[in-house]
Amino acid sequence: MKITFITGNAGKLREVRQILGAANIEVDSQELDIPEVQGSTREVAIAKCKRAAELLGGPCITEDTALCFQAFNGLPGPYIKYFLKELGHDGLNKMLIGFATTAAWALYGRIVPARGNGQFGWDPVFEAEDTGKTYAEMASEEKNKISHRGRALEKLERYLKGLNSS
Ligand SMILES: O=c1nc[nH]c2c1ncn2[C@H]1C[C@H](O)[C@@H](COP(=O)(O)OP(=O)(O)OP(=O)(O)O)O1
Ligand SMILES: [Mg+2]
Repeated sequence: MKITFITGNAGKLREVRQILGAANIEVDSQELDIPEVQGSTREVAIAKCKRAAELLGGPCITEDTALCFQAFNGLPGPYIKYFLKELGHDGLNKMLIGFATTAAWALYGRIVPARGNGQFGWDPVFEAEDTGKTYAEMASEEKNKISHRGRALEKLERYLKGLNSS
């Protein structure tokens, strides 16, 4: 089975290939510039995928990653890319300092001072719940097993295999 992943992000592509490759799904990729609308994480993700399929003229997958701070009622969410770009790891940390108590534990992890060698986005500042490690301190297999991307692609995999067998 082969699918097309529309993304301009090399880190995402690498992980998606690793995860789906293990399930025998080959990932083709194309870099298309998709304008990202404003809205909830869900709205942004749906609009992005629709537009990508229109531009491509066929089925594809896209991924929109949100990083939500509990202290900010879910923001920056889908706008994390621009926050990270303008503020960097230190800036994200400083932004949260005034909210230290409420920001301490979110659902899947917490924001900590940067640790680890990873070069991918906010991996160094995201400490995954119950592991004591940031994503950047983990081997990719370890991250993929518990990450947002790993969990989402497991669902996609099940969906695609279901389509194929009926
Ligand atoms: O596992 C991850 N670990 C660390 N950082 C991550 C991860 N996944 C996405 N990220 C970063 C990339 C971008 O700064 C933002 C999401 O923005 P997002 O629009 O989804 O990604 P993008 O524009 O880089 O690629 P795309 O062409 O697929 O839209 O969070
Ligand atoms: Mg993007």
